[in-house]
Amino acid sequence: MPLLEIRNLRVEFDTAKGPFRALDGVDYTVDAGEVLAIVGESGSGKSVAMLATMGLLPDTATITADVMEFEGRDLRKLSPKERRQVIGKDISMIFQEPIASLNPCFTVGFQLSEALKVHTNLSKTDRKARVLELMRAVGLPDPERRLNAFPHQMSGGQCQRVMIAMAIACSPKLLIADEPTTALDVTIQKQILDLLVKLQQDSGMGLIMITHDMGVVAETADRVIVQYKGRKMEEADVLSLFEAPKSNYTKALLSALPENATGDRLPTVSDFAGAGGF
Ligand SMILES: Nc1ncnc2c1ncn2[C@@H]1O[C@H](COP(=O)(O)OP(=O)(O)OP(=O)(O)O)[C@@H](O)[C@H]1O
Repeated sequence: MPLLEIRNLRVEFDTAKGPFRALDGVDYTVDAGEVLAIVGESGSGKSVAMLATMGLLPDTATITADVMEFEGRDLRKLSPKERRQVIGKDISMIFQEPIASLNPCFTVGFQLSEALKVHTNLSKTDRKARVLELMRAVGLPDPERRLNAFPHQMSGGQCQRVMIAMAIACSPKLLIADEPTTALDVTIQKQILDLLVKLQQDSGMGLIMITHDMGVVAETADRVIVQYKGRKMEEADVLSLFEAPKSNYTKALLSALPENATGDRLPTVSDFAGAGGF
């Protein structure tokens, strides 16, 4: 049984201009211990798919699916109490903007401790010990001192490490990382990706990496879903995808990588599209 199984997911938003179909019948599965990358340009529906899975879309979204299961349990039939157990504990998510995701008014130590308070019965002393353990696990130097730091006193990369610590605080079975390195300096991006992959390998959790960057896919993924305008263009293991891409859209994404440039101008994805798109 896959850890997460979603079949024929459709999401439609009610907008002022009428209904807008953001996702059109896409399947997602991920196993424990597996890294699935969902890749595609902005607007392809990557975030919407995972927010629908987490139950985090606004009321204007109509979500339908044939299957929507986590460990064989229908995510749509969970009671509010069961939902709190699964979402935020068994499945957790990190987002693109680490600084915006943290509360500026509280120290990082307090925020990490609160995350533990919601989902565990640990005493205050044990929570502090676990917070320090988590800060070490995500490579934050001098954790004792940093407990009392506010988010604005830390760099973007350090804030993302705090967010990762918060996301793994309750040992999730599945971590969804939505463009976790996009807002960071290039030099820090690789460190954060390496950290996520190390944590995933050490814990055996499933990891879904949402990205628009084929470089991130190559660094992290076992299996890849390529999305375009709310539809799945291709699904393949990472080696097959890079060595023998099947869809024209995947070929376009790969050709737009700087290392694959052949002419004096870097091609763009639209250079490969037909008159009606892909
Ligand atoms: N609340 C909403 N109401 C209406 N349309 C929405 C809403 N949220 C997302 N959309 C639309 O759904 C489409 C898919 O958005 P989504 O955020 O999933 O794209 P993405 O592939 O994750 O890209 P990005 O990397 O830019 O977030 C976009 O066209 C977006 O404008």
